[in-house]
Amino acid sequence: MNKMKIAIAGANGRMGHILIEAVLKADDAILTGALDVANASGLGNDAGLFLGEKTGVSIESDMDKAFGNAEYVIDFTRPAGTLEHLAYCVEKRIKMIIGTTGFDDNGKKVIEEASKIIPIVFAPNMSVGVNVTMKLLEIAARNFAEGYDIEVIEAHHRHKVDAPSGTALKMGEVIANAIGRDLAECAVYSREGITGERDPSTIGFSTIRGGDIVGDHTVLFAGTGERIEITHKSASRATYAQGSLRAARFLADKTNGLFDMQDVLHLK
Ligand SMILES: NC(=O)C1=CN([C@@H]2O[C@H](COP(=O)(O)OP(=O)(O)OC[C@H]3O[C@@H](n4cnc5c(N)ncnc54)[C@H](OP(=O)(O)O)[C@@H]3O)[C@@H](O)[C@H]2O)C=CC1
Ligand SMILES: O=C(O)C1=N[C@H](C(=O)O)C[C@H](O)C1
Repeated sequence: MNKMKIAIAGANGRMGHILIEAVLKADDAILTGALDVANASGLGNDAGLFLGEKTGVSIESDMDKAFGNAEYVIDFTRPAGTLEHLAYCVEKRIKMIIGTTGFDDNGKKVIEEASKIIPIVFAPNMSVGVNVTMKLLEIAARNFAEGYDIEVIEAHHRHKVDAPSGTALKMGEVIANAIGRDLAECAVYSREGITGERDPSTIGFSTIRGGDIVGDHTVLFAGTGERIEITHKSASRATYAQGSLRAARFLADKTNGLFDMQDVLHLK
């Protein structure tokens, strides 16, 4: 069997560690490289050191060294870093799985352009549970479009740097599309002071940051006399890593194109 040759960007990160562990455990994948930023601690160390394992792959800050032997780069870093890695992958025709969140519209456009040349899975949440939840939200939103106020509430660990989460924004987008609203026009990201009564056409977002919460998302449909809550809670980052490996397998026979986890999981 030809094993997938995978390099991990953001090797020292929370997702970097869990991805390295998942690649090392997978029967159909081999770790060929690990990248982190130039001033990162642990550069030159074995990528499996945190597991007490010797992999023979060291953590590098040079993309030629880290990505040179890879067919796939899995990237969970920061938008600026991902876009640098993307340019390299386009040049070398390496397939990408992008889990990084917090891109602006321009960053998303760059990814879309790149996908004309290389195949990319780009998704704010790689877990099966969240992606099935998106389908439940579509059904719920169609039935609660009138008479129900829609609020997206998310909670994450104290280290998260972007808000609302990429998943919460995606949930808002899925709901808005299902009921014919434009999220850019109807999203309310903060409330303070004398806000006036709630505009029923809006979709509200609330963000909680604290402790080691892996990732909780709730969509509340608040009606008169009843309310419906659809909640997903992550207890482990392993689900994101397993989803990323499924995404890599999905890309095996693709030469270009932009895909998300709904494509990978055949939920479209
Ligand atoms: N799609 C999904 O399923 C999921 C997405 N995410 C997203 O993945 C991203 C990473 O999350 P997490 O692992 O928790 O974050 P961490 O901060 O733990 O890890 C990020 C890693 O990327 C490195 N990094 C930071 N800036 C750059 C840069 N400019 N260029 C290259 N590398 C950089 C960091 O290096 P250093 O520490 O040295 O700065 C670190 O190794 C976030 O955007 C998060 O929202 C997270 C979980 C699931
Ligand atoms: O930063 C995180 O941790 C997570 N980020 C993703 C997001 O922004 O939606 C996915 C998950 O919720 C964990």
